Amino acid sequence: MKTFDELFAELSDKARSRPEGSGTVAALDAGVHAIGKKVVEEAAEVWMAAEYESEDAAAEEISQLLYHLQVLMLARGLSLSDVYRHL
Ligand SMILES: N=c1c2ncn([C@@H]3O[C@H](COP(=O)(O)OP(=O)(O)OP(=O)(O)O)[C@@H](O)[C@H]3O)c2ncn1[C@@H]1O[C@H](COP(=O)(O)O)[C@@H](O)[C@H]1O
Repeated sequence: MKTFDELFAELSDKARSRPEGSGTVAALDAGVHAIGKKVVEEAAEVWMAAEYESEDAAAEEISQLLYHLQVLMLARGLSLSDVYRHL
């Protein structure tokens, strides 16, 4: 189990070190347009799961949306504090 901040630190490190086989590196290479489409797809899956599926299924979809949002942040060079200052 990891927190939002811990995942962001892990993904930031992967973006820097570019390890072989990383889905995050592949997503970053695909670019903002492709990542944005994934965010929209995952958001729709969150909506459907929240409305029609179990709590655990909804939680899993939410975790995937959070992951893809973090990848989008990295692709745009945004830090956690860039986002947190708006909360
Ligand atoms: N938390 C996640 C995570 N959540 C979601 N995903 C990605 O989102 C996809 C889930 O999408 P769907 O369920 O919609 O499945 P799908 O549409 O078939 O997905 P794809 O066809 O796009 O692969 C997964 O296949 C992963 O590619 C994640 N990929 C990675 N992480 C974590 O990120 C870290 C770095 O991962 P790597 O960069 O792959 O090493 C690790 O700690 C991972 O656990």
